[in-house]
Amino acid sequence: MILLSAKGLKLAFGGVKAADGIDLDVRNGEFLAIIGPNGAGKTTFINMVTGYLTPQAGEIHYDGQPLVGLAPRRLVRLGIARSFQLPQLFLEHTVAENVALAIAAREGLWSPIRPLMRSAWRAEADDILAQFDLSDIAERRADTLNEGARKLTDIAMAVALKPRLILMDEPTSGVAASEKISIVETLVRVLRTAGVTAVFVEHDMDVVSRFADRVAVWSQGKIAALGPPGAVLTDPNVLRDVIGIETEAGHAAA
Ligand SMILES: Nc1ncnc2c1ncn2[C@@H]1O[C@H](COP(=O)(O)OP(=O)(O)OP(=O)(O)O)[C@@H](O)[C@H]1O
Repeated sequence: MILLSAKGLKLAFGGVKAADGIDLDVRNGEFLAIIGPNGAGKTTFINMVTGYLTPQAGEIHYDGQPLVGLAPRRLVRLGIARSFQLPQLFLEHTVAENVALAIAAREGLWSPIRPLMRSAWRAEADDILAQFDLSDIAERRADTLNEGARKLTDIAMAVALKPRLILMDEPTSGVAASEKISIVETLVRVLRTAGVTAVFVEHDMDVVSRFADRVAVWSQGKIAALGPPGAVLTDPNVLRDVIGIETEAGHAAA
């Protein structure tokens, strides 16, 4: 079953074609990685799917329903959540409070003038933090966390929205190399257990080859290649143009 379907998406900023005819079907339950050079339009795609940008042409369907023109909050209600390249945490609040605030937002009850911690929210936040192995830092203020814990907390907040689809923009950027794999292992375990479909932008090819079911290669607002990591990441054109590795086959193809 196709959960998300994009067809003919176009969006230009002045003369820059950030999306130049994007067609992509995301299957229910899959982990799809998006790779590609800086400026290829990867974040623009995530912004269009999550309602932060409106395409100038094309259609997006989620679970069969058209979603272009719907506001981000509406899309969250439909089950689409995201995490950001720079985590959007409430820095002066603890990790548990951040997750509880996401739960309150999901319930439509969040209010800046009533920062009341309801016991049901707290219990649910504790449960989510346990899934992410973050119980030990539940009482830490968000501004004291290292980048890996910040990223996981941001994703825990997205999971608190109970999504069917999550879009993650560079979940490992800024995370120490030694921590990357364990962080992705954790988030993949949580998302797979919850049956969440995931689209994630990733620059680390080790992460992509270990955790993605399929890889889409972005290049100048288009999808240049799409398929399982074993095929895409050994394609000489992808190696040369996207990953920047010259191979004999790559030279021959040039
Ligand atoms: N709001 C905007 N206004 C003007 N130009 C934009 C805007 N958003 C993106 N662009 C441009 O569109 C192109 C695609 O940007 P986008 O951020 O989607 O690329 P990306 O593949 O996510 O890159 P990166 O890996 O650096 O995050 C870039 O040339 C960028 O400068």
